[in-house]
Amino acid sequence: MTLAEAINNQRALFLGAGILLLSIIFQLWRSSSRRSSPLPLPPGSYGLPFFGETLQFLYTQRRNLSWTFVDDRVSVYGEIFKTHLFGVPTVLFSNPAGNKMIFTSENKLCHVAWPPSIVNVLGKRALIALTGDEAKSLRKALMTFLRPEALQVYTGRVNKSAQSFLEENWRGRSEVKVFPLLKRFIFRIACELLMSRYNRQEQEMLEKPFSTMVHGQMQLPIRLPGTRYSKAIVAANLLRSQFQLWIEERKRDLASGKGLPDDDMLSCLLTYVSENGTPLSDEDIKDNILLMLFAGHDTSTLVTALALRYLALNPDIFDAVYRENKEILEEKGHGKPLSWADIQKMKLSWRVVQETLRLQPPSQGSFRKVIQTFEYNGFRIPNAWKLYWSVNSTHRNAKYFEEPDKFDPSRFEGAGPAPCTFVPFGGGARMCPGNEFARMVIMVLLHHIVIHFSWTLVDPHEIITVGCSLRPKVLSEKSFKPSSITDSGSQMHGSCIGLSTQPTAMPSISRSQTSLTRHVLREQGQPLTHLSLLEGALECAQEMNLLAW
Ligand code: HEM
Repeated sequence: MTLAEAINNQRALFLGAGILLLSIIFQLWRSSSRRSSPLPLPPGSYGLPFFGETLQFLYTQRRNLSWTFVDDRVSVYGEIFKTHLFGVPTVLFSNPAGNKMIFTSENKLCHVAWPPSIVNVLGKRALIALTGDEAKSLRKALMTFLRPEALQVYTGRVNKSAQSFLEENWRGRSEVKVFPLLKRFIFRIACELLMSRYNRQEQEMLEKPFSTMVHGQMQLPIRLPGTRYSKAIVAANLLRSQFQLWIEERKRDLASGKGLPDDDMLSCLLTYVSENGTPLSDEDIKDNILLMLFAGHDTSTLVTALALRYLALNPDIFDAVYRENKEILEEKGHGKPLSWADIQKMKLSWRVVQETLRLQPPSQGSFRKVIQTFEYNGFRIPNAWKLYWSVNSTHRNAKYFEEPDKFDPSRFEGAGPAPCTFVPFGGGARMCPGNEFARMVIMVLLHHIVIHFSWTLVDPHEIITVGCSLRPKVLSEKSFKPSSITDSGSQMHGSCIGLSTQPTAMPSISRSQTSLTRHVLREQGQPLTHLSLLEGALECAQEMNLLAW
């Protein structure tokens, strides 16, 4: 071999080795980059530009068919899917594991995220506006009033008010409109238990601004004179000014030993001191009284009204509930007020309410904001996206509830539904803190109504629509009549929740229940084709813009 050939061979060798080395490096880089490449996003569609899938979301919510939005997509993409709602990419979880993940991830992977329009009206110190330690600490303060041991004391007061309310507004009437009446009663109870305002004039004085506030916070957040949103802000400030006067009055009373710390929520909050020795500010107290009034009002009213409706549609269950309540009454002796312990004995009555909450949950679900990118079930969930857990997607799923459209309180016997399938109050750190309060008020009312009256529906075709917040949208109200007389001897004409006379809504009660009604019913099911698509879309578009997330 000549020298030149040897050099050439060496060059070829170096070249070959270099190529080999480069290809090894390239392979290593490829496999490492494959390993570190991000996981896929969940499947799903972002829908239309700008609107996303918000119109479809609101459209099904308004028609009280929110689970169909979820079911349609689950059948295509699976139980976790992405969508685009209120201007933000959103991952929707529709199974118990997804619910559990959201409930247990507060402040770790995500935190609660309410529409700014609602937060602005209720105030920056309201619990729903706070996250992390601030939320934890405030929740602790609110629980001094809402915890079951404290509520026991208030049962007697609710009992007394319920009796006088029914006496004044129901007895002897041939027909009553239940939903507005219950609304008034629950507002009255809130004024009494939150701030000890027993005076009817004072309660009525608060009602108007309260209603302006509730309606306006669901509107376009434009602060121009005359807009509903502006009126809501003004109304909320008016209420705050009134609360401020009562706060000062109460501070004086407490200082002079006139009041007790657990007299009502106002006193509980005024005497609360956190672990590090800080009391709540007046702003904390005012914003959270507003929040309590708002969060507990339509929700409890709706559930009570609908439970009465289901009882009218299911006479056998009504009879059993009546017997249960009568036994409790006989056991304790007539004339004695209902106590917290009696409420614990109302097992079937509570199952009726639970089944009502399953079929018609006042809250349809809620949003969270992702605070750090994370992986879930092989998918990447990016930072700043929203998460949504939907109450109805498990409540109406045959996998977890056999014959899901059937009203059947016996599902709640024994161990009841599987964990994270029945979630009307949410779960985890942001679970509704008012659930026991709501239970107490609803059960006391139900007891007195069942014991003294029986009823049938005037219009069994009533339609319930739901806004996209806690507050159900009731389009109009009709009443329902009694068909029989109970042992009280008085014939009660009850009425139910507001009914929609608009042909744009779907019936809310499933066909399977019609056979159980006491009346011969017309065929239910005004078809969805009655709905003008344009009208529906405009309504929803309006609502979407108004909420302005
Ligand atoms: C049947 C009646 C009620 C139902 C179905 C209900 C349901 C709910 C739901 C689903 C949430 C949201 C949970 C989440 O974001 O994950 C919530 C939050 C809340 N509820 Fe209720 N609620 C009811 C009654 C009440 C009552 C009577 C009060 C107060 C007296 C109340 C006070 C609150 C508050 C303060 C929050 C915010 C909690 C937070 O952000 O940490 N609720 N409720």
